Amino acid sequence: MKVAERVAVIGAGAMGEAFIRGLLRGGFVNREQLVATDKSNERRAHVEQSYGILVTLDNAEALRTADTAVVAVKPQNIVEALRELAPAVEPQRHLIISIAAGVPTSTIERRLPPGTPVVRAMPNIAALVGQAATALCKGTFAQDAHLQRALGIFEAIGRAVVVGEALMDAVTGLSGSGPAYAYLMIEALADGGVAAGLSREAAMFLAAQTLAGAARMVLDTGRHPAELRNWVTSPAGTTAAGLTVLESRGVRGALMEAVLAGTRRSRELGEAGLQHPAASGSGGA
Ligand SMILES: NC(=O)C1=CN([C@@H]2O[C@H](COP(=O)(O)OP(=O)(O)OC[C@H]3O[C@@H](n4cnc5c(N)ncnc54)[C@H](O)[C@@H]3O)[C@@H](O)[C@H]2O)C=CC1
Ligand SMILES: O=C(O)[C@@H]1CCC=N1
Repeated sequence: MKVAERVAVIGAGAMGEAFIRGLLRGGFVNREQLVATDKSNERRAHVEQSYGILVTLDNAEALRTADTAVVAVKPQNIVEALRELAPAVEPQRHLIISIAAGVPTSTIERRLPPGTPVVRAMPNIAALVGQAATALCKGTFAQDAHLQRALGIFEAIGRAVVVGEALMDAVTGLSGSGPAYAYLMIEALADGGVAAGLSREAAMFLAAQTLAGAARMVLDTGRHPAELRNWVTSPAGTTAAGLTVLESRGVRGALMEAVLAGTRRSRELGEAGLQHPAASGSGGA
């Protein structure tokens, strides 16, 4: 879907930059349709030089030139960012999308003019290469048209699903943080390959392409991963030997615990004082 509007990316850190690159990369927006802000001089200079888009320190000024804002600051900075955006928000015109882990739509709505449409989303860093997995939900005042506008943006940087807001912390623990778990696995598999005699370069390529190919098969065939695993596992073969080690070391349980720990942490980030208007003074949690 084409994004035929102007998008303000508020906070051009790791995720804000992934957004900018992902949107430009697919040709879904041109440079003139993007504006970015950041508090850091270095980040502003980097984004301006790398992508040739308009960059400013002034969040309200950026929003006045845009229809949609993607707020990509840390949860600890969202109160400050919303305070800066609020004077420029026109509820009939603007859609405010937050990608902050844990922060509920109600917390965001309380800091913006009454009736402001808000969408909460959890993408992941693979936005950088147009392969993000995103889940999103709408706030109290967002209509279906706003959700469609947000979906257009997230489908430009990967694939997206709509979920109930109560599940957003679970999404954060799974697919928000998930790329980091995959990178750890790729690194460890490559280390194993090097230990077995492969060059570092060959091992890294083989490990990454193996995870990408395995994931592609799950997505394309719709088969259960256990069934696909059986296709790989020959009787008395190499895979059975490897799987025996992974199961005996509890890798399955460790991954499940990792997702649950991320889910709990997301909840904590949302609960750490952000809900209370009194916390709006200096960046909240
Ligand atoms: N890094 C990731 O893979 C993902 C991050 N997120 C969420 O995205 C948000 C950003 O995370 P990262 O990019 O990792 O953090 P980051 O620290 O790399 O980027 C945040 C940027 O916001 C800027 N900033 C702080 N206050 C600001 C303000 N008032 N106005 C404008 N800019 C301001 C900072 O200077 C920084 O460059 C977080 O809320 C996080 O939960 C969501 C999905 C994935
Ligand atoms: O680590 C974090 O808190 C953020 C949210 C999801 C991925 N990175």
